[in-house]
Amino acid sequence: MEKQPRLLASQLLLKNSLFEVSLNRVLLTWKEIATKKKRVSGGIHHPFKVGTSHGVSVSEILAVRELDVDSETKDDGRWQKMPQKSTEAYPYAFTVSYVERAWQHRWRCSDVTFHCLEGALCQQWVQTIREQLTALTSRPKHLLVYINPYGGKQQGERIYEQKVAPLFTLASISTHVIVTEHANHARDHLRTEAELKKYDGVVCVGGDGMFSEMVHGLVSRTQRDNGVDQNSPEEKLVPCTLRIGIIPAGSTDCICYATVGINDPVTSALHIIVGDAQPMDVCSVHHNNTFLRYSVSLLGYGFYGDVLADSERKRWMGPARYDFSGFKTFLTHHYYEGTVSFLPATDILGTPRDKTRCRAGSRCFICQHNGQLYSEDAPEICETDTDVSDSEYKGGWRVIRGKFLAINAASMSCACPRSPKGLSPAAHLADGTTDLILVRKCSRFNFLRHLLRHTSKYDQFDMNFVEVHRVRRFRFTPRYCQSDSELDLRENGKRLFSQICRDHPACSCSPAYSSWNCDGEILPHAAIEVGVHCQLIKLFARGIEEQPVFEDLPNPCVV
Ligand SMILES: Nc1ncnc2c1ncn2[C@@H]1O[C@H](COP(=O)(O)OP(=O)(O)OP(=O)(O)O)[C@@H](O)[C@H]1O
Repeated sequence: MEKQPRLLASQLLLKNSLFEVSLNRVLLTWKEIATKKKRVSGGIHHPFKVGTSHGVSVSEILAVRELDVDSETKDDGRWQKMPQKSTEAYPYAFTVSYVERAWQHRWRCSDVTFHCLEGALCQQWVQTIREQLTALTSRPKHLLVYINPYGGKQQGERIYEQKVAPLFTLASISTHVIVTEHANHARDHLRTEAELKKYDGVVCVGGDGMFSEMVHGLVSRTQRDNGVDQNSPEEKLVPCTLRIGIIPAGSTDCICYATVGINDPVTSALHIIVGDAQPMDVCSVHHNNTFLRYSVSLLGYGFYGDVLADSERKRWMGPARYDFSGFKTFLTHHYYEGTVSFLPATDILGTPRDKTRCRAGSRCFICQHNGQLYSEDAPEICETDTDVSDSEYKGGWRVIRGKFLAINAASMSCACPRSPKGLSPAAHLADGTTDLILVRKCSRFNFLRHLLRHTSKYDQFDMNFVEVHRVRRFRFTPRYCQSDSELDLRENGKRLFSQICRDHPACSCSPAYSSWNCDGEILPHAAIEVGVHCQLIKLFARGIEEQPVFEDLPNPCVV
């Protein structure tokens, strides 16, 4: 790494020991040069620590402030008794707040206080560090915050006020806070009224449903402002410039897990403050040239659609409804006939079966490489032929007809506490593709084996009735056309008593249609067309920080 010129270096007192403190554009370091008593801080480890040398990256410094030593209190309101010796000999002090990594991807705000002999030196340190922080242009200064007071355990407002707002104040971020009054309040406000030019980002306090509102509001607004017609499935959408932050306060926080690695409000707030940026793909879902919804995680027809549709009717059961409906749907074992057509992503790095994981996504080599290809509009030609009788190629599109228990499209791994690997463990957040998983009709026992593999180390795709393809677009057409009246009935939430079983008139078999589960929302339309829009949005996140395994890549990924 290029050696950075020093901006400042002084001998300062820290907890009764003398330290050589040094600052350059990248790092603030402090190294003990004389101690009366050795102290080792336990528990949380420091970001960089070589012997008695400590360091913090300037990009992870949250704030710096002068300390009023005499008043024995810090300006963030927390009391701190100053050691007698320090205040006498070193009467001036400043505190640096920075990010410290804790357990399981958690981040915490830590403070270190240095004491100086002279007031001028103390001010010089504060001013120089502040100048470095001001130079970090990716940090937000003004945020628009939406709080869902009814998400999860209805703690959204408390979580924001107690855990997040003090950190934003510490980092001098100004906020405009809106507590939502009804469903889709945030989406509609973002789409129409919000004065977006005033802000550097938007933040939601809630679960995946709130995040989906932010995506719909922001993407729709961006297309409208740029004159793009969302109803055209072929239209290339304009990426959103504002980043979205998620403060997790819902019952499902899957997007937060996938992009930060943990659903912890303080960690998410710190990622926002340091100005992280994680690009993310968004799928657009259309029916008959009409835009239906955007999806960022899972689109599931058959099993996952049926589980959601059934669980919605059992909301009174609370979270237990998912287990109940899952078990019931498994027992009913319905399959659905139809045709899946898809455009394989042929020219990219990575496959759904490799060992590579999307880690620290904004710097993920696969996301970077494939994102670059997408922006260059690489041609999608697939010349190969196939001898499988129910599968064929048409103009680069592959067409598969069959009876399916489940058709799932995972745009990210969809890992969550219940399924730590996720539906597609090797899916990437920002590579411009989605993993299309087709589970054909099989015995209940085999389907159970497949489902159980999501929770074990075994490969859930290594079964002859399961196939997985990394695709850029796909369509599904059920075997029988859905009439407008059926759609109306489903859209209006009424039960379809007369299931249409045209090839089994006795009606003791599978219904003709399932619903699509679109990121936890039901789409009543069976026939849909889906396109992936590469890196359409950006989050205040950096992906999961872990050393990835790069067995299948030609070059190691720099993370
Ligand atoms: N003030 C409000 N009143 C009622 N519903 C709201 C309000 N604000 C937002 N919503 C809706 O509540 C739904 C659930 O919110 P959220 O995702 O924050 O919590 P959640 O507990 O994780 O929900 P779920 O588990 O149902 O996804 C969202 O779809 C959102 O549209």
